[in-house]
Amino acid sequence: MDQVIVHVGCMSLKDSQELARHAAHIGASGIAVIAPSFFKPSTAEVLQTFLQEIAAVAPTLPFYYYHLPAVTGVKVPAREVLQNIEKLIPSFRGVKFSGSDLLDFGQCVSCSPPHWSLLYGVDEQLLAGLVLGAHGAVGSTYNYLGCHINNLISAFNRGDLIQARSIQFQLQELLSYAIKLGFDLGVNKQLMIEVSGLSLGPPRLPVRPCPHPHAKEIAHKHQTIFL
Ligand SMILES: CC(=O)N[C@@H]([C@@H](O)[C@H](O)[C@H](O)CO)[C@@H](O)CC(=O)C(=O)O
Repeated sequence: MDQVIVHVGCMSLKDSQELARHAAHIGASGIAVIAPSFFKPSTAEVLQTFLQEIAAVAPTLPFYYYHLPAVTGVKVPAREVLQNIEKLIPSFRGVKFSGSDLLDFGQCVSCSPPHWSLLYGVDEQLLAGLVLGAHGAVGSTYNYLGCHINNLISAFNRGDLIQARSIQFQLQELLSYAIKLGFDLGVNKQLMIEVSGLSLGPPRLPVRPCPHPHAKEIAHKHQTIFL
């Protein structure tokens, strides 16, 4: 792996700082930080300050804000977090945007300087993210669909929207089938195991392990769609 970005976001600022220092110490390529979800930041300003205090202990590492509103419950639009952020965090280099609000995403792209990376994280709508200017993608299904998604991105880059759309529709078909069976982290991990053939063990609590028949059904669906 050429580049490893270590996620260091925690509920506690001090824990995040400790992990950020450790990431710098072990030579990580960058750090990413999610908003804390127990005591939630209520404004963009306080979230910026939280991120700033973490970035400050590892100032040489490129810093990415990880925007995942459906999981954190933090409602602050990402575009507000980006306002003047480089004055507070000189190492700021981009966002992993895992929200489905394309207005917010578009505004993040349009306010970004060229040296930032806007990475889109809703796998089932990646093509929409690319159209709006995403520079790349980070998503859970890419653990086992990476080569197809690379093909989608290549097709998009050469202007072949028909091919890009066809791959996006394949991913949507797999995910909507999985969602009907109860797609969650446990199912996703099991799918990764089935597709890769690697023994990755069960998920950690409180994530439930996937019911075995569901994993088999989804893996079969994956084969019929992609192989
Ligand atoms: C809410 C959520 O889990 N989003 C995923 C997506 O990859 C998501 O699993 C995928 O789009 C299917 O809905 C990622 O953006 C985030 C993620 O995988 C993670 O941080 O673990």
